[in-house]
Amino acid sequence: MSAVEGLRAHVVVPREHFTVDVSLQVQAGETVAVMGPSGAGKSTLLQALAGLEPLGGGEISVEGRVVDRVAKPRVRTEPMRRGVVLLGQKPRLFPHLSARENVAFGPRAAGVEARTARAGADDWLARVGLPGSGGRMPHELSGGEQQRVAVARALAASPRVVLLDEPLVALDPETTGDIRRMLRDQLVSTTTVAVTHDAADAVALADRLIVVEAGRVTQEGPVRDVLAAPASGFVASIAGVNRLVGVASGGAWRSGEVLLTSADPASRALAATDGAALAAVFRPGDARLDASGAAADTWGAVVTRIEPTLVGVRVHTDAGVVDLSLAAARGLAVGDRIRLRVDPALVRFVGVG
Ligand SMILES: Nc1ncnc2c1ncn2[C@@H]1O[C@H](COP(=O)(O)OP(=O)(O)OP(=O)(O)O)[C@@H](O)[C@H]1O
Repeated sequence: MSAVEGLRAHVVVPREHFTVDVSLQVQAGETVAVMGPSGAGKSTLLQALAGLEPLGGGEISVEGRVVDRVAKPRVRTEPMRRGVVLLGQKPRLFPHLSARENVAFGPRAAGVEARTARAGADDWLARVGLPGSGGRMPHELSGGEQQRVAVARALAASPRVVLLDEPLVALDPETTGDIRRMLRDQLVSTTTVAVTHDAADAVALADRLIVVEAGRVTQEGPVRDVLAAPASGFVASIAGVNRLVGVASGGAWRSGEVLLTSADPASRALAATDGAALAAVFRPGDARLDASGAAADTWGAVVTRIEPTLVGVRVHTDAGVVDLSLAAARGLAVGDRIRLRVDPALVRFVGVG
């Protein structure tokens, strides 16, 4: 059975410092997470998909129907008629409409009869944890309640595609947990593109991850695969792993005098082309202080920062981050020159674009 296409887009939008130029395909019912540094163009991408930002180039199709195209014949379906809803950081309710009228707005615009739309809105408000609140005005609701209404409004419109631009970021942790669970339940079979800053969110919510940096896709794939093989410093930072860049040398990783090996056959194969740029990836918890004096799999580093963790300390150096027990880190200070070791069984090599 071939996968049904939910959303296909090539979005080109010029910005001050770069042009956002991103292609993505999302299968019907699939959730794709989008992550990237601040200002990378994630919000611009979602705004364009929702029809709130004109395309400078490219094309957007929803379930096979073109809703936006710059080339002739030009297509520009208005936002309300795309079958796409955007749920952003702010609820942006219509201030002069009650919660019920806000939620009923989409169905009404789609031609649903007023009484049916209002009854449907009350059902949705109950589903988002606000039963009996239909008559309340936005200014009578807390921020969390307003965001629940925004979720109800988005989903009541029976969207073909849901775009999430960190809708939970401004909420208190308790409300966040509630709405996250609710969204997850509601969106299980809905085509979804979710911008998030949280790799745990991406793992929990999404099938695939697309990384956008400076307006371009720099890496994409199944979420765990991307996080396990970070192609950039940004991805390494969200995955919480070390990514040291060196070159391939005799099946190992080299940077100056430092030689790291890997027990992983795929990594060794990747390191077979001498001189190719290569990153060594390992978790901070997998490196140790070394006193053996061995040359291979050890390296010298200068401590730049020490921070407490729940179980010990995290030591930042000019050549990687290492998690140590309090006992192992006793007496360590910023500026100290230390030697680190990592077990080849715990090191993966990753190609560098
Ligand atoms: N309306 C606009 N006109 C011109 N440039 C803009 C506009 N909005 C944003 N930008 C710029 O476009 C770039 C991408 O911004 P965008 O908000 O899409 O990034 P982002 O990845 O969503 O960032 P964040 O995670 O901080 O929200 C930034 O350099 C930003 O300054």
